[in-house]
Amino acid sequence: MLILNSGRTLYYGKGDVLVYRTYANPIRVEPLPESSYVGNSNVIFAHNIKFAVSSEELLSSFTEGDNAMIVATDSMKNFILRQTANYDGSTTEGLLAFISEQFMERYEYITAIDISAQRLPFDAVSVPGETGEFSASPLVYSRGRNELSGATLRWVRTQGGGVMERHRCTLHELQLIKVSGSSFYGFVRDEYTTLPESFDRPLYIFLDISWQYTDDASMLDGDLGKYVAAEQIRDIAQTVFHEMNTPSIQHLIWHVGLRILTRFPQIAEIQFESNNRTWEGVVEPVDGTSPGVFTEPRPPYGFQGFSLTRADLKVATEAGQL
Ligand SMILES: O=c1[nH]c(=O)c2[nH]c(=O)[nH]c2[nH]1
Repeated sequence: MLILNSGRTLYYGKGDVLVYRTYANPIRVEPLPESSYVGNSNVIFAHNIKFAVSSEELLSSFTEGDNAMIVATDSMKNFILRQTANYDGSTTEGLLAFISEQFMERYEYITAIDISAQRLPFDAVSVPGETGEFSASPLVYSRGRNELSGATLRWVRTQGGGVMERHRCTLHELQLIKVSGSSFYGFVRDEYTTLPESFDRPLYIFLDISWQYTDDASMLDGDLGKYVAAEQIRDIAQTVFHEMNTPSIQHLIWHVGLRILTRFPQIAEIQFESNNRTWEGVVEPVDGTSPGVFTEPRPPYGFQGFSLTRADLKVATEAGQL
């Protein structure tokens, strides 16, 4: 939300700006112990962008109906589409920064911009070559329907021009089920408790993860080799969930956060929001791998929010938790 110096909320902009850029610069990242992901060809570099601007100069458009300073949101959409063609980088955050910088340069009275995007995933389909071996088609892509990565940036004008005031990189709605190897017991038991203790539950979680870098350059310039791909964050979360016998979602996200901070010194802080969607047992399995039948849990659902910084990694390391 963009706010003027007077404390008044004032912004306008365009949402659902769908930009399908082809042949952006490829991105490469180093593989991790938890992830075989090494990058993206960026043959399809597609985003759904939301863009909002603010300025004291826009006040009269609200209070007096004076449109003299109004850049039509239709023109904003055109600006975003055209400028995306000029972007020569390889990251979502870099694209958003580029658009914001260009817009502030073009419209000098704009003092703040909020811009966010979700990347629209397209995965190369696997096709047989002449020898019959399968490999990724460089031409045909399938629209991905899983978790979404994205970013949100806030830009403000200073005397030297537009600067990025804050950023948030995001992985949205990672949905993971662990069929065995999770428990939940030892919680408060009082006159309100009906939930039985569980020593092995089919834990289904939805995870939103966001993170901030210690320096902007690692995020904006994929060529520096320090970009953190949302796919790597996803793979770390999946691996930690696989490895750990978790006593709660609270403790699981603590460990996912510590692992991310361990792998990426360029990350300053991480935030989690998790949902508990644990399947409801209909036919309970006799033991770990015997058949069971489950159904969707009834509403309401539980959730957890938690953030970690590099100071937490230091404390956990000194405490021998890693
Ligand atoms: O991992 C969990 N944390 C909770 O706080 C909680 N509460 C609940 O009913 N089930 C769970 N599971």
